[in-house]
Amino acid sequence: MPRETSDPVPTAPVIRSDVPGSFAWGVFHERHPKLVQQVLDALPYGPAQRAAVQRLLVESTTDVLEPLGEDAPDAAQWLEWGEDLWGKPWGEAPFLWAESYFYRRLLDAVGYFRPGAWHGVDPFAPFKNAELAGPAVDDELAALNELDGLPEARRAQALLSSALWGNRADLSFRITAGADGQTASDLVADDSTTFCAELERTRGGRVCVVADNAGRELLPDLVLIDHLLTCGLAAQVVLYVKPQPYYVSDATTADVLASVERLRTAPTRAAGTVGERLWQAMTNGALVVRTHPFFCAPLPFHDMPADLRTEFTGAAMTILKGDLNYRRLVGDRLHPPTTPFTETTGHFPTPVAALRTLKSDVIVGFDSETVARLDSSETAWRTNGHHAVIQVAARH
Ligand SMILES: O=P(O)(O)OC[C@@]1(O)O[C@H](CO)[C@@H](O)[C@@H]1O
Repeated sequence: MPRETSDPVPTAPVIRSDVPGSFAWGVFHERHPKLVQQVLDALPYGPAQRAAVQRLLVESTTDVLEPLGEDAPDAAQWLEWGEDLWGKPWGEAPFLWAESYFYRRLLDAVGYFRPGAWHGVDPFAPFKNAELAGPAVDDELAALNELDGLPEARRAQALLSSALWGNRADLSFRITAGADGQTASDLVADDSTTFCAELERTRGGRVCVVADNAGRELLPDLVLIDHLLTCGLAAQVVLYVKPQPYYVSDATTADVLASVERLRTAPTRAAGTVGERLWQAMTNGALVVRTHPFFCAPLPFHDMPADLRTEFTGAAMTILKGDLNYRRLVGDRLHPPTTPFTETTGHFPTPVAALRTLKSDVIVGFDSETVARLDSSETAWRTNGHHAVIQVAARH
């Protein structure tokens, strides 16, 4: 893939999943088998689908990469994406590439793209629906009443924080998250002041939000979007979602509609008002929901196609939610943690803000004292979801 910009060629090693005991290895050998079983327990897939899913599990942990069948609508695109990888063991592909392909093959195995009864049925819908309908969401929506009357800046901080920590509510992450139940919330890099200053400086511009997970992450994202529109920080918000189910929880248009409806029909006034405003914003174009095939591509955002780059260009800021988007933004590499965030994001066509709980090995933008403190904690701080960052690369 030709390099789009003249930024320095990254030298940090690309993360792969062939190191036994590594986080990436554990995702394939521990997380995916549990995830697959939950998917098969949650929907009455038939024998052929179940057999295909089990074959995928075996192939992805012991065998080589096989391309999609020619009948797949995106077969040619994946052939191109994998031109140097087909026939190699899954572990020798970049972790980002391999896991993205795992989710594409899971959709293939359950018939998501094939004409027939299961066409378009989201295999993760039972998990998403249960989370959205759950009592935790009732409590979170009710809490919105407490924000009424807060000064704009204080309200913005509260909504930014809820959007940030909403990223912990990630169903694939929770499959192997520790049973310790502790919900430590350690913000280890905090550019929130810069975030708010940048939005103020560009007040009235277009803000892009690259969504991550549905449910308890998308709801606070939508409330934050309503805030940006209502107080005029953004004249328009473009919310990018996935074109198909992905990484268990990732939000699709259907999930946006379900979340807006969950807000609109909430029994509490503040949530209902936000839901109604979001509905109106979608109908009058202040809030635009979009997608693009590249949001399910196995590549870093550095390699985004020109048409998507053009879409982003001119936005005042792009807010990228979650761990996977972070990995794609900075590059899924073992960067030295003190690598400046701005050094890894210069390729992006707009100023960026990353709101991410740490759930994988990629880290940039930390000071050495923070790294030393976290390392001395002798915990899996890079992947346990207890720590988060708000990192901003401002002017372009
Ligand atoms: O993007 P999200 O939802 O915040 O996290 C995605 C994730 O759960 O999947 C990958 C491993 O399976 C990791 O990047 C991360 O843990």
